[in-house]
Amino acid sequence: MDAQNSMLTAQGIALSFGGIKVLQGLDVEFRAGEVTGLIGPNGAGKTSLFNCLTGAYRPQGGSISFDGRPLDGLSPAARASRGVVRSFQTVALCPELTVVENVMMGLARNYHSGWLSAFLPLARGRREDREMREAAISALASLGLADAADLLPSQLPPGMQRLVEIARAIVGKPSVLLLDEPAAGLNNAETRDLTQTLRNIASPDLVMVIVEHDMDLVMSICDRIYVINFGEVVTCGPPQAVRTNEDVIAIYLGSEDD
Ligand SMILES: Nc1ncnc2c1ncn2[C@@H]1O[C@H](COP(=O)(O)OP(=O)(O)OP(=O)(O)O)[C@@H](O)[C@H]1O
Repeated sequence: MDAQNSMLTAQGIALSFGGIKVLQGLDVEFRAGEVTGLIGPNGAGKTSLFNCLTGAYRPQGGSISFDGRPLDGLSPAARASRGVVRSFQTVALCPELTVVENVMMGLARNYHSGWLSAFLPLARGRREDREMREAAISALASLGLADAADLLPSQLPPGMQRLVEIARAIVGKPSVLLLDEPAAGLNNAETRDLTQTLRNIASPDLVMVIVEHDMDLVMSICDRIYVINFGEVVTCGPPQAVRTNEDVIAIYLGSEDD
């Protein structure tokens, strides 16, 4: 597939709960080879948009497509099969499983019998277990975490737990990676490491979208940034243009600087 054509688009997305309009005819375009930021005040609708993109929420209006093929109506699992994966705002690792086993769960869509069979004493399960483990270790190694493979998540500091989640998201080589506040709860040093890690993950074949409140991270890593407020796009552009946009300063960055 031509990477230049890889694009996740959402057009006219309208989402409401009861009478509350959360997304109001929102248009976005996320391109492969770019890191796109999605910023805006609390409650602007950023996570809701991610939920629409992954199929967790069904918007009442609009259409979402990847590479020109509509995703509307597909379940979250079917969208994951098309390579659309996400991470969550709060660390969501399985506490009973080791780090490598958590990462293996990210491979469910790549194997016929799923990650669970890898833990069953069947011949195919054993073969898949070996392959999945190798892939998971390789993903962990790419993030400098190979030594943590057999630990439990609780034995790692928050920054490394975040990286384990990212390893789980990238192990299946996604086409679209949606990261929801990856720096939440991290200290400055951990955020710096994360920023570098995300730079390393970016590739010409990958659509990467980051929802994040840490402006240093967003400004330093993103090629383009969408600013949304009250479920509408306020502006979209390169970091410098967004940083100096008067509307953005008024609604968001201005309040950050206060
Ligand atoms: N399942 C739901 N039921 C009812 N209201 C919801 C639901 N999901 C989101 N909302 C509402 O939609 C609005 C947008 O929420 P959302 O989490 O998308 O904002 P956000 O921009 O991600 O905010 P934050 O930066 O604080 O995470 C909020 O008013 C929220 O209460």
